Amino acid sequence: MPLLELVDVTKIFRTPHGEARAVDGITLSVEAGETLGVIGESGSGKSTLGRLILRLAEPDSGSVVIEGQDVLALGRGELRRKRRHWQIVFQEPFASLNPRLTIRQIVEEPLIVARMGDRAERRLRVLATLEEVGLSADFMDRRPANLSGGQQQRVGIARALVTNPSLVVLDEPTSSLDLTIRASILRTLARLRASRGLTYVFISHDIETVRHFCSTVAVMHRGKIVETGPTRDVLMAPQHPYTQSLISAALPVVPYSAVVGSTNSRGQIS
Ligand SMILES: Nc1ncnc2c1ncn2[C@@H]1O[C@H](COP(=O)(O)OP(=O)(O)OP(=O)(O)O)[C@@H](O)[C@H]1O
Repeated sequence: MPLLELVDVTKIFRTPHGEARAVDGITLSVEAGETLGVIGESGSGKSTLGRLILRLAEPDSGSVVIEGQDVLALGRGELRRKRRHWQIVFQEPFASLNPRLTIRQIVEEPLIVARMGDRAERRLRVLATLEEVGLSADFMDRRPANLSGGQQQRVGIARALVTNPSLVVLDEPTSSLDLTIRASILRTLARLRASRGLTYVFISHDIETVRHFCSTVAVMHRGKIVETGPTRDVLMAPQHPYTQSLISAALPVVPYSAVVGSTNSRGQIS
């Protein structure tokens, strides 16, 4: 049984200027341990798809099943409890972190919502998760504005992982960061995937990142998946003209392997 299964999912935004079929009849499945890359140009519906998977947006039709659970059948309370298993990391770390809270409060919040552990247990868990993403205990009492972009995104990752989820949607988690920071965050995400056996849906417009990070890929164009399969096959021998044009438009800047393939320390930042 796949960990995630979408069948014929559609989301239409109705605006004064007309209808946008942001996600248009998407069917896909993701196996446990797989990293599915979702690529496509801006406006192709990637973020909407990510939100629909986690029911952060309601589809107009279709079904979403995660770990055998029909997500759209869940009531409010059930959904809140289930959320701990399915998390998201957003593109803009600073915008997604409450500036008034300390890092400790931000990372602890999902534990409180999921009613996990007492105060002491939650504190230990926050500490351990921060350490896992490469942040020392010194960060606990700081606020987002005092952190670099990369550190802020590590907090975003810790917040997503603290409840020990099985599925994580990564919505362009490194797009707002510069190249070396990007590589270091990707290394952390890859390490966590291996150590925790995570399943990722990785939304990106960067083909080179997807090539190295994702086992399978789905190419989105105008709300539809036009091509999907093992990353290597799709990117080496794209069948759909849209995929072909995406690949030829992607100019190699710095080879990903030149940045990522080097050192691999524990990534501790203090
Ligand atoms: N809340 C909304 N209201 C109206 N239209 C929306 C809304 N959210 C998204 N859309 C429209 O849906 C389409 C898909 O948007 P979406 O953000 O999912 O694409 P994307 O591929 O993630 O783009 P980007 O890479 O720029 O984030 C676009 O036409 C967008 O304008």
